[in-house]
Amino acid sequence: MMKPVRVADYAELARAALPARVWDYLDGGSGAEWTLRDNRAAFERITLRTRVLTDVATCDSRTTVLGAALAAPIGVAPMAYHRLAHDDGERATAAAAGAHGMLFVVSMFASASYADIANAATGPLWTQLYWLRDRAALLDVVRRAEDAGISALVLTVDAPRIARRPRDLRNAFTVPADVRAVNLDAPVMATSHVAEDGTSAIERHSRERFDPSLTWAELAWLRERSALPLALKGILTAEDAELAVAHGVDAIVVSNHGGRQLDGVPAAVDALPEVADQVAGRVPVLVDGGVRTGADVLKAVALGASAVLVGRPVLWGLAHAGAEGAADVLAILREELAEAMALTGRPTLADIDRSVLAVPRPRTR
Ligand SMILES: Cc1cc2nc3c(=O)[nH]c(=O)nc-3n(C[C@H](O)[C@H](O)[C@H](O)COP(=O)(O)O)c2cc1C
Ligand SMILES: CC(C)CC(=O)C(=O)O
Repeated sequence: MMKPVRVADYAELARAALPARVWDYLDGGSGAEWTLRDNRAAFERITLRTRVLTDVATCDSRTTVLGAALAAPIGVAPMAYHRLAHDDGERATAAAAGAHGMLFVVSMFASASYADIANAATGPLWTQLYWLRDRAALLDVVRRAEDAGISALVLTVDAPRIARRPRDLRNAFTVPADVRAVNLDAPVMATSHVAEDGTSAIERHSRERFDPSLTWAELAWLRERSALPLALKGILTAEDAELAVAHGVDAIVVSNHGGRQLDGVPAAVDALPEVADQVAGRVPVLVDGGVRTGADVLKAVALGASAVLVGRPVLWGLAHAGAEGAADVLAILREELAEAMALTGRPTLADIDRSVLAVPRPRTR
């Protein structure tokens, strides 16, 4: 292939670079992958209204989210095991995000230590958490993150268990022995590496270790033990957004886990207005799922997002060319966002409101 010029070009490069079962784990979703497809289709249904002659000589995409100063409202979504994509793993991702003034949300299942990631980083780092049955192990991860200077916690709430993902079931997917979630103790992680026909080790492991009995009231337990800002990731309804704000959460990430949890929930960008309208600016609202172009970022901002997170494309870039590939993916998004701002006549993020959105085309599928 010629030099990649679109984020989507990196998908094919990554597929060619990775073993099929690893590609399937990164690329795949749950069930019939309807939600996975709709994350993209929903962005493609939204058309834009351009304004002209507004002086777009300088377009400014800078913003601040939970104290993190960003060159663009873009971050890397938390994803497990970046070393599945490239040996340099999360250290490469941190360097790439930092090079573009973007946020990196480190997964609880990162395959590099918080300290090593922080050493490679030049930009803001947050970390994602799952609520473990073993509270001591959960707290241990929080302390390691705090010690490394991580500046916010993102608790994922759409995964009381990891959903059935047909590709991983067919492949009996296990995490390779040399790729480890090093911020979690080995005994906590053991079963992620154990093969068993017709099962996914990740799904099995999550059933053993994640606590599905978590409720709103228990968030206080974490708040009492860490002073870091707390975001909830995986909110899709106004009701839960209101509960989140009522429980003092500092930010919300509208997400369907990249179509990897309940198949049949709406596209993330379709759920965004409901959440953003309910929150009404009380806390920042982020969104992830299907962001592949700068225009997608602009659409999300118009619908009320303070920032977007980008998942799979960063791993595509890593798989193809390590830190350089990941950085190029982010560079393309940043350049395309600047272009979309100029060509819609919106030179600042504050200018990007719903007036930039045309009435969505009727569905043709
Ligand atoms: C390979 C992979 C691993 C992921 N691991 C995590 C994780 O550890 N924690 C989490 O909260 N979300 C995880 N996610 C979900 C992402 O944070 C994000 O919601 C999703 O990938 C965004 O959609 P996109 O890939 O279409 O950009 C993972 C997603 C992928 C593709
Ligand atoms: C290790 C897994 C729990 C990571 C995850 O959230 C995912 O694969 O979607």
